[in-house]
Amino acid sequence: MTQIFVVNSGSSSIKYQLVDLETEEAVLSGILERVGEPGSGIPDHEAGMRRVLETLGTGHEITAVGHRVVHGGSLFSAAAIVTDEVEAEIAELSALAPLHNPANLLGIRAARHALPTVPHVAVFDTAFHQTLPPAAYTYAIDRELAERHGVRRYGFHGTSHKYVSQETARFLGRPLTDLKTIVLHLGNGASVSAIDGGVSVETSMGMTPLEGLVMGTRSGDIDAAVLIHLHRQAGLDFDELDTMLNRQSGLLGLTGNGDMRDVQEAASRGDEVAEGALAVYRHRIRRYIGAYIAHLGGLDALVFTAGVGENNALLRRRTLAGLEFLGIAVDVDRNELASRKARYISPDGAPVAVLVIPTNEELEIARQCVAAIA
Ligand SMILES: Nc1ncnc2c1ncn2[C@@H]1O[C@H](COP(=O)(O)OP(=O)(O)O)[C@@H](O)[C@H]1O
Ligand SMILES: CC(=O)OP(=O)(O)O
Ligand SMILES: [Mg+2]
Repeated sequence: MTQIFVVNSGSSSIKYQLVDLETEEAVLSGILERVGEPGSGIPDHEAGMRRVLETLGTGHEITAVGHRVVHGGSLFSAAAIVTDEVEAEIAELSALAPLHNPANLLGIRAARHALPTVPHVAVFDTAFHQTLPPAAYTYAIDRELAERHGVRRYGFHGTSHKYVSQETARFLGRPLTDLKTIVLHLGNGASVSAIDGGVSVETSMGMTPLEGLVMGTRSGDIDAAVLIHLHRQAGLDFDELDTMLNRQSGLLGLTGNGDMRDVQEAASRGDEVAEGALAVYRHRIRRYIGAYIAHLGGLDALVFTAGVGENNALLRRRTLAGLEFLGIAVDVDRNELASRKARYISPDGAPVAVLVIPTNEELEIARQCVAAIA
């Protein structure tokens, strides 16, 4: 029996799942929220991890622990067994992902301390995108300065993009190596990737998970000179700009609410501010679809996944409206069908298979974890 304990330590939460790889089902799962907040009873990640392991109990045989790590820089193109050296490298990459890596690292340290006899594996969001060609990952700034400071595009949500592109091939019954696919991972964080024959060739997030699509609280693409302007004209310092772009922008900045369900509901009631925000959200996605079809030189499958992508049928339909000339069409009834399973939303015989495929980052982490320790 192979059971992998999967841990996703966020800045304020710890999500966990015990995945049985024979059935590919979660034996148990849970989430600890408000870690580190006063009054929550969970002062830090060490304490949080102790709580998680108490919940897990001693009745389970754990083969290994898989940890989600957001930033692996250029060092990691695959999952890695955690050693003190790997921990040090993750710590070094914290400068590139200050919101994510420190929390990931705290989770790893606490779990290694509590479960010292099993292997721990770091599974990186960036790994799947290490195949991006230089033309896609290079920012057009001073080359030496960029190299010295690790400034390039890395891409994120790779675990999800990889899993969903594999599931796409399985669902279509076609070899992954034959498929040109665009995956729209629309969650709280959101990114899109172009996958050619199973290989990530372009993705919308950059050096950090800020670039690209409009997200719950992140702006996505913005003219970098806006920051300079706001620094000079509005007196915002860099910490304030960081907070604004990462935590107070996106749907939250545009409407006062960062949760897609609420924004969609308001728009459906006729709220023009909410509808305007959704128009920006859809417009940005369409820009990437067009660009990525050009990069791929064609398209076999367009796939929606994650919280918004899996659940918001109206947004899917309106985002793709008018793209029939590209072979992209939505069947209204199929699109409306609420289901937890992979499914077509395009009509039979359409040139592009438009699909909804639920992501499962925990299962993919468990699989990569097993591959790493094999
Ligand atoms: N039924 C739904 N309809 C519309 N949006 C939904 C629905 N369920 C979840 N969402 C949206 O999905 C987003 C969260 O996606 P999720 O993939 O869970 O994000 P994360 O993993 O980044 O926390 C939120 O904006 C939420 O409103
Ligand atoms: C990398 C990233 O944006 O992750 P999340 O969507 O979990 O915030
Ligand atoms: Mg997510």
